[in-house]
Amino acid sequence: MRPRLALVPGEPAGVGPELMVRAAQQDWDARLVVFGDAAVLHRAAAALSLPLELHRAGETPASARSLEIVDIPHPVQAAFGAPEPANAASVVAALTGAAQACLDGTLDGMVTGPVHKAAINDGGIPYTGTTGLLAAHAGCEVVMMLANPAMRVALQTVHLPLREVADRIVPDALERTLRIVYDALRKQFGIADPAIAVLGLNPHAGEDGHLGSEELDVIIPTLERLRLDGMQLIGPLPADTAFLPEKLRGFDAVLAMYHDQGLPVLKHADFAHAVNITLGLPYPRVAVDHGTALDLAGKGVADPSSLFAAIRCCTQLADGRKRV
Ligand SMILES: NC(=O)C1=CN([C@@H]2O[C@H](COP(=O)(O)OP(=O)(O)OC[C@H]3O[C@@H](n4cnc5c(N)ncnc54)[C@H](O)[C@@H]3O)[C@@H](O)[C@H]2O)C=CC1
Ligand SMILES: NCC(=O)COP(=O)(O)O
Repeated sequence: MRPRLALVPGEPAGVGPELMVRAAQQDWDARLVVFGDAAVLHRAAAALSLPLELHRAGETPASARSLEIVDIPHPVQAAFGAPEPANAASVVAALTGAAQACLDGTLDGMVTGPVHKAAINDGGIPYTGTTGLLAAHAGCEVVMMLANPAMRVALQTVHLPLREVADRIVPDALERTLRIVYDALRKQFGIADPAIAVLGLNPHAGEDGHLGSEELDVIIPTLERLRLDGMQLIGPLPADTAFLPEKLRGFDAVLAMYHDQGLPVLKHADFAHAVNITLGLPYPRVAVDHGTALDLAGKGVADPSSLFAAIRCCTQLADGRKRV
């Protein structure tokens, strides 16, 4: 049986809704159930001059291409490119509704479009990203990992002011992250003995303590301890050369210490086909790698490749989980 996946458009004023409409134009190896506002999807379809048929969960579809929808209306119809903080609660409700369906077992995984963090915060809801929202909702610890055909990059810290990053590089947190990444690579990605490269925090991985102490105080002792458990950990590596193609070929994943240490490299290598995977949740969640692209919304030019890659990746992860 095909896995059943939630499809959550995210910010209604961004490119999320039109990318969902593009997904509705083709067949997938999964049954897709949209958690979002039907009116917003119809408006996006009209802007792109594409057909869109929606039917409520449990109703008979009008055609084979009809998408199932759990309608979660937004209180305000936002103009393309102009997020409305008044829609913050409904944007979050769509995400948690889909997440609950995954926890209940009604659905097998979720694929999410981009969310505008500032609009959610301006709407009065503390939010640093969907990864954290889903972790709190499920009551577990998670790791963000982006992947494309060139590499996998997991993050030790994510949406944090740079000023606060060094204080968060502590042994317990690093150990928990590495264990989550290691387990996911083995169980979800089928890599028997994954090799994980761990980047230093400081230039030249701290230059033996002359350019920062986190490598000597935290990273090296943590890696030494985890190696005793059989984990194949390489590093701490200087970040400026860790991504050289000949080195990268030896790693199943790279752990970057902060968001902009790892993600620019991955997005430069292949922005279109990258996806954002949440490791550690009890169900698969895969998101697009890009943001709301407010400059493109409603113009019909946004590239759906990342969403399509996310649907394919989530389908595979959900399939694998069903087989276990
Ligand atoms: N998965 C998610 O929920 C993500 C959300 N964001 C949020 O999105 C908002 C905007 O973030 P930005 O830094 O401006 O990043 P962005 O990814 O929205 O835009 C960066 C550049 O990439 C282009 N771009 C993005 N997606 C594209 C697509 N599908 N096809 C063609 N071009 C595309 C945009 O036009 C822009 O020039 C922020 O609120 C940010 O937090 C950012 C990244 C991921
Ligand atoms: N840089 C990744 C990003 O902004 C998306 O994060 P999340 O909303 O999936 O946690």
